[in-house]
Amino acid sequence: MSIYDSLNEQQREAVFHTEGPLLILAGAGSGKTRVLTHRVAYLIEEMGVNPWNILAITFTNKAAGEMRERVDKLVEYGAENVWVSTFHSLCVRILRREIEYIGYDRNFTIYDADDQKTLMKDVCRQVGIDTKVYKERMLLSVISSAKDEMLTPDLFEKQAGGDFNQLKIAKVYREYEKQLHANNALDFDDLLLKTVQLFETQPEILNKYQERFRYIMVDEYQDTNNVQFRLVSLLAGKYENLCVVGDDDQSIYKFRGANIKNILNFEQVFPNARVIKLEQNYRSTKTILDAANAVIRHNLGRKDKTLWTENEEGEKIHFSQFDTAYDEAEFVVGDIKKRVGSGMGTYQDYAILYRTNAQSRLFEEKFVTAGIPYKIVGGVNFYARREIKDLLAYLKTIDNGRDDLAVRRIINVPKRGIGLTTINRVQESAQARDIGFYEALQGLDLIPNIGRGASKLESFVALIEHFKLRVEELSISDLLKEIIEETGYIEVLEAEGKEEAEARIENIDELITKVVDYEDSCEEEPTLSGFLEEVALVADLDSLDENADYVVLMTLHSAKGLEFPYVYLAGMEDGLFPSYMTITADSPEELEEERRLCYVGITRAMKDLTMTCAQRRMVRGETQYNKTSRFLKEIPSELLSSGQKVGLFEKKQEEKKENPYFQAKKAFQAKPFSGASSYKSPYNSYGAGGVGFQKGKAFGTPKSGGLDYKEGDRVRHIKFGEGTVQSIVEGGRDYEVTVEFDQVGRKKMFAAFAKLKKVQ
Ligand SMILES: Nc1ncnc2c1ncn2[C@@H]1O[C@H](COP(=O)(O)OP(=O)(O)OP(=O)(O)O)[C@@H](O)[C@H]1O
Ligand SMILES: [Mg+2]
Repeated sequence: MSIYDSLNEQQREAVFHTEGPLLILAGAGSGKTRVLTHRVAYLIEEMGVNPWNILAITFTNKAAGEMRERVDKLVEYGAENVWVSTFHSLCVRILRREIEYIGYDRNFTIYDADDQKTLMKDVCRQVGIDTKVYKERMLLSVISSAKDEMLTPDLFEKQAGGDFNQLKIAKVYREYEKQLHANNALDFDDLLLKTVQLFETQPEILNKYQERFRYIMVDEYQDTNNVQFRLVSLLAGKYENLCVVGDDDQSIYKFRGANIKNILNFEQVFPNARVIKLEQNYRSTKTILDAANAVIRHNLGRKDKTLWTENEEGEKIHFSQFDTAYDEAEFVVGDIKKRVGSGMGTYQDYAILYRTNAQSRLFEEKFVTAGIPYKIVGGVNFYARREIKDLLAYLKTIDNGRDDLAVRRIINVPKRGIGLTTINRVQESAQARDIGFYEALQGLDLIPNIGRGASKLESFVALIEHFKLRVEELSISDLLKEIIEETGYIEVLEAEGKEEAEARIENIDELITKVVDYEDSCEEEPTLSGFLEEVALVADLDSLDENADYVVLMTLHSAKGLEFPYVYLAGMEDGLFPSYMTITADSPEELEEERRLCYVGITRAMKDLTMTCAQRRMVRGETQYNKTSRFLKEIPSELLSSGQKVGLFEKKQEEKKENPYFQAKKAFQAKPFSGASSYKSPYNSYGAGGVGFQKGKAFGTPKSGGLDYKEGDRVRHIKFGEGTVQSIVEGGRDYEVTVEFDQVGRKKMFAAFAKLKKVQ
C-alpha cells in the first residue's frame, strides 16, 4: 500500500496534477495541507523531481515547522533540500544572496519598529514636518500600505495628484527610502518589495530562481497580500507549476492587507488553471461541522461550499455562560483537569482559544494554581510580556527599590537618554560599596565619572520618589494609571505600530483589571507589597517544562491550520467576539471577517467543542456587561447541549434597563471619563461600550446625601486639583456636580464618583 492510498479521489487528483497551475479551494479540515505535503513526496519519490527544485510557502513559522516535519516523515531521502519557509524568510534568503544587484550590501540590516521610528523622527526633521500634525506612527503606516501596494515614492507622488497632504507624505516617503538606503537597511515590508523589485529589474536573476523553484506550493493562500501575490506570480512565471491551497472562508488577515481577491481571481491570472474542490472533512464530528457551516452561512460575500463528513455525530457542543470571566476560567481549567483525570486524552489534546491576547491572564493563573502545565502558542505568557514586566518593574521599584533588575529594567524605559555606560558606572559603584542599585542612584555625587548622565539619573530618581509619595494617596490601580500616564508609556507603544500597540494596550488594561481584582478581593487592607506578592504566586514562569504534556492557549488568529481533539472557545460575547469596534463600526465587511475567525475557531476542534462566555467581565478594572455572542446564536440550538441558556442573560438585561439606578449609571458611563485618572486606553474596544459602570467603592453608594460642599465652595479632586463648585444638580440617583478646576477647567461629574473634598 502506498501513502497515496490514504487520500480520497479529489485529493489524489490534486497530488498527481503536478504540471501547470492548480488551485485547491476547500473548506477547513478537508486535507489541503495534507495534499501539499503528499504532493511534495509525490514529486520527489514518483516524479523524480530534485528536492532542491521545490518551494513550499506557509504563513507562520509554526506552520512551516509542522510542514517540514510532515515532509520529513513522508520523504525518505533529500527532504532537507526542499525549501519550506514563510514569505519573509524566503525573501531574506534570496536577498542575502542577490541584493547587490539592486544597490545594497549583502549584510543589510533589517529595521524593527523601534529603528523605523527613530529613522522617521530624523526624516521628519530633515523634511521640516511637524510630528505633532503628522504623527510618525501614521506616516509609517501609510508607507507600509504603499509598499504593500508596490507604490514607489514616485508612483505615490503621482497618485497624490494635487493633494497637499499626500504630497507631503510622498516627500517623507522619498526621504525615508533615501535614508534606509544610505544605512543599508530594509524595513519589514521591504523584504518582500525589494525581492519583487530585484526580480522585476534583473531578468537573469529572476530566471535563475524560476529555474530553481520549478515547483511552488503556497498554503493558506487566502491570506496573501498584493506584494506576496506578485512575488509568487513572478517566481512561477516560467513553468507555472504553482499549486495554491486556501479557503476563502478562512481569510482573517484583511487588516494586514490580505487580499481575498488573490484566491477568487486566481483563474483569471492563470487562465489554464485547474481548480479542485475538496468537500470531505476528516477532522471534525458532524455536530462540529454543522455548527461551523451554520455560522459561516451568514456571510454574504462567499463562494458557497458544502462540507460534509463521514465522521460520527459526536457530542453536542457544550455551552456555558458564567457570572464572571473569573468563573469562566475556573470552569474551563477544572473541566480539562476532570476530563484528563477520567482518561479523556492528555493535556496536549486540549486547546483554549480566545479573541484577544489579554484573555490569557485569568486562564494562566488558574493553570498555575491547579498545577496543570500550559503553553501560550504564538505569544508569551502574560506576566512575561514586555509591557507587563515593565509596569511591574515600576511597581517593584516604587515598593522598595531593592530589586536591582527591576530598577535597571525601567531606568531607560520609556527612553530618557540614559545610556548603558552610565548604567554600568552606577552598577559598578553600587557593587564596590555593596549597596543596591537604586541606593547608588540616590547618591550620585559619590559615583566617579558620572558626568553628563547625572541630571537624567536625578530626574529618574525624582520620578520614582514622586510615585512613592503617591502610594499613600492613591489606590494601587490609580497609581498604576498614573505611572502609565506620567511616563508616556502608551504613546511609546503606539509609535511602534498600531496592531502591536493594540494588543499591548489590551494587556495593560488587563493588568489594571488584575489590580482592581486584587483590591476588591483582598481581605485585609490592599497594599502594593501585597499585590506584588500575589502576582509572584500566580506568575510562575519557570514551572513549564518545554517537553511536558501541556494545554495550549492561543488567539484565534494563531490557531489557523491547527487541530485539537478538545477545543474551548472562550469569551463568546458580543463586544469581545465580535469585538466592540466591529459592532459599532457598522461595517458588514468587518463583521464578516470576525465571523470567518469564528469559523476558523470552531473548525479547529476534532472531537469536542465547548463554548463559554461570561455575563460580567472586568476590562481596565471596570465591569462590563456583554450579551452572548451573535455567532453563538447562529448555531442551531439542537446542536448545543444547553441551548436554553442562550438568551437568558438578555432577559436579565431587559429587566435591568427598567431599573432607574441602572440608568443613572449608564448615563454616567456615556460621559467623558472623569475618574481619578485621565488615562483612557485609546484602543480599548469595550471601555466606552455597552452598559459598564465604574467599579469601586463608590458603586452602591446611595444618593450622596452627605455632601459637605455647596455651590461656590472651594473643593479638591484627587486628580484635577482644586476648583470652585459651579452647580449641584439632582440627577436620577445621584447629584451631578459641575466644578471649574483651576488647572483643567470645567468638569461635570457624579458626586459619588468625584469624591470631592471641601477645602477648608
Ligand atoms: N484522506 C484522508 N484520510 C484520512 N485523514 C485525512 C484525509 N485527509 C485529511 N485527513 C486528516 O484530516 C485532518 C485535516 O487535514 P488538513 O490539516 O490537511 O486540513 P486543511 O484543509 O489543511 O485544514 P485547514 O483549513 O484547517 O488548514 C488532518 O488530521 C488530516 O490528517
Ligand atoms: Mg491547512
